Amino acid sequence: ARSLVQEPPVAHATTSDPFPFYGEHQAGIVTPAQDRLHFVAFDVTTGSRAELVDLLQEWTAAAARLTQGKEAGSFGAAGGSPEAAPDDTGEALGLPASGLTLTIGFGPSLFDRRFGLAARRPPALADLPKFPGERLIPELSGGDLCVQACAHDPQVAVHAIRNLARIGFGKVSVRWSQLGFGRTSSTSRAQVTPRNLMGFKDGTNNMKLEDAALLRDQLWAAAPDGADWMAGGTYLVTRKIRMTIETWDRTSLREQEEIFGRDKVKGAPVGKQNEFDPVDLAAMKPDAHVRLAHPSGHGNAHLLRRGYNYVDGSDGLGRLDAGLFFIAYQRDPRKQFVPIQMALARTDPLNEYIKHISSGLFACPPGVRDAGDYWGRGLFG
Ligand SMILES: C=CC1=C(C)c2cc3[nH]c(cc4nc(cc5[nH]c(cc1n2)c(C)c5CCC(=O)O)C(CCC(=O)O)=C4C)c(C)c3C=C
Ligand SMILES: [Fe+2]
Repeated sequence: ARSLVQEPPVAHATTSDPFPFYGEHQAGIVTPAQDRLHFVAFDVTTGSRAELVDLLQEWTAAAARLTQGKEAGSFGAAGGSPEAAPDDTGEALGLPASGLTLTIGFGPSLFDRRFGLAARRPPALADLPKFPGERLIPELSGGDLCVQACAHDPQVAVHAIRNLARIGFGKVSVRWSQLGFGRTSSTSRAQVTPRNLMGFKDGTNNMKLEDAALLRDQLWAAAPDGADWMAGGTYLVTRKIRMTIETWDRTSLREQEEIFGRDKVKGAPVGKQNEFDPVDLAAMKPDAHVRLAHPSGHGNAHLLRRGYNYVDGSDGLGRLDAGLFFIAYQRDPRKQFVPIQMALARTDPLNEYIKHISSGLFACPPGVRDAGDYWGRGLFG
């Protein structure tokens, strides 16, 4: 049996290896971004705090198994009583762990009056402001809880979310969920930078797992931040950003490159030769995306971006319903996502081609230490 003790994450050479579930931090954050996503937001439907805690314990046990390539429950798809519903749905039988990670987050609405958690709401989990131009769809936004499932195989990611939803029957209901194919970020220097649906390399100047000092400073929450139960955790912002791809596809290459401030093929910054050459902001247009988002304009604020391309078919008008499911982890969205997005929302010429249609904000607690621990113990315990 493989050890469940957390080792430093490394970029995996094979697609079948499991990532450790137990550790100081949750997996699925600095873990080298896998290629597939199923992200789900739940509303809690039980009013009982005890039932919610039971569910978090059951979910944790299932997640520890699923991420190691096992079935969700100990009987499995066919090992229990034929008179009972199986404790695994079966569609991942025979598939390896496929690098599955499951990462939980708690939304601001969980800290309302229902569960007695109002006083424990972290200051950094402050509601996001309205941003100019956004068109958020309420039913596709928010949520009391979220789970991000990432894997190399979409069947494995979907299987995990489906089984967590099955286990949660009667206590939670799915509010919205999103499939993503194709990562749009690297979270390790060992990974090749992927491309987003606009055809550009995305994730070049991302925070990476090798940046230990930066991660301590900008990713992981600490007790003095105002919520001791969040020490070792982090805050997640999701934005579903639809692209008007057909309009983009009729835009000249020069304009496309000026909008981002990088070259399309190599990803090199304006005026430079290679992808990882340092950016010369002064050489870019004042409103280039990279220039507007750069840490130097926001008190050295970084994000750990971990988004995915999505295509939800087409929209009935002949247009692809496609874009970027943006995911960013950070120590404090008030100092990181919010000022960066405010600058982008105000002046980024990319706005002609994109629309933010969904938003999520979640506090992701620290990692589960061992089999006696569970997701959110510090909050409820
Ligand atoms: C609020 C944060 C950001 C949103 C929303 C966002 C949307 C968005 N970005 C791209 C494509 C690229 N972004 C790139 C860089 C980049 N973007 C952000 C932040 C947001 N982007 C940051 C902080 C950075 C890094 C800036 C820097 O320090 O250089 C790039 C360049 C390559 C890279 O470094 O990743 C691309 C390409 C799209 C298509 C998009 C919305 C659909
Ligand atoms: Fe960006």
